[in-house]
Parts: sequence; structure tokens; C-alpha cells
Amino acid sequence: METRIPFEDQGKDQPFDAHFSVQEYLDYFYSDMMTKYDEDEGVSMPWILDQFHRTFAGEKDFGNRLLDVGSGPTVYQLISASRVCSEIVCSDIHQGALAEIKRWKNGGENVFDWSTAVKYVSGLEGTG
Ligand SMILES: C[S@@+](CC[C@H](N)C(=O)[O-])C[C@H]1O[C@@H](n2cnc3c(N)ncnc32)[C@H](O)[C@@H]1O
Repeated sequence: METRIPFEDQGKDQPFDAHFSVQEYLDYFYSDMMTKYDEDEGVSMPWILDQFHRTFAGEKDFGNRLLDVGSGPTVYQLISASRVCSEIVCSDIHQGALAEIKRWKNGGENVFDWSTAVKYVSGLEGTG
């Protein structure tokens, strides 16, 4: 019979970081991101960036501080918001993912290259 682990005890014996590798995640989902079609989501990265652009390019007041919940090791989701919100707080249960964002922000070695996404959004904004 299957033994159920109470919710509050789940993950205690195995930290969440052990569940997935940041590098594998980035490689699998975001290598060749501007051309690859996401089989799960049924969309491609340009479509996603278009939606963020449309959201943040409007007249709506989003305030200065944005909380991104479940940031993972990615920043593409924040490019358009970064033009509007002066402070962005990334959060994730996976500490390695947040460390990867810090490495990217600080220009660490061999960080993931988000420049194609940034250039695409700059093109939408007419700032590229
Ligand atoms: C589908 S991934 C999205 C990651 C990234 N934003 C992207 O677009 O690729 C969801 C993220 O939520 C995080 N997550 C899951 N449960 C969480 C929780 N309870 N609190 C904070 N982050 C959580 C995971 O670690 C994972 O990085």
C-alpha cells in the first residue's frame, strides 16, 4: 500500500532544488527560444513576449514594485515590465533558480543569453 507523506513533510528529505536542474531547464525550454514552438503551451516565445508587451505598454498604472512569483531561472517574462516598474522582486522555491538570475544580473560567466528576447521586445517598443 502506498504511504502518503503529509503535505507539511513533503520535500523535507529532498530539498526542492533536487527536483530539477537549472541548466537542463534552460536548455530544454529556452535554447533556440525565438524559433522553437512550445509543444506543451502551444505557443512560441515571440507570442509570449507580444502578450507581455501589450500588457505593459498600455496606460494602466502598475505601480513601481512588481513581485514575480515562480520566476525560475528566467527573465524574459520581466523585460516589458522592467520598462514600467522600477523595482522587480523575483521569487522562487528553487534557490538555484534565483541564484541563476543573480548571476545573470551580475554578468557572471556562461550565464544564459537572453539578448534575442531583449532585442525582440526592443523592436516592439521601437527602442531597438
Ligand atoms: C513553470 S515554472 C516557471 C519558471 C519561469 N518563470 C519560466 O517562465 O520558465 C514555475 C516555477 O515556480 C516555482 N515554484 C513552484 N512552487 C513554488 C512555490 N510554492 N513558491 C515559489 N515558487 C514556486 C518553481 O520552482 C518553478 O521555477
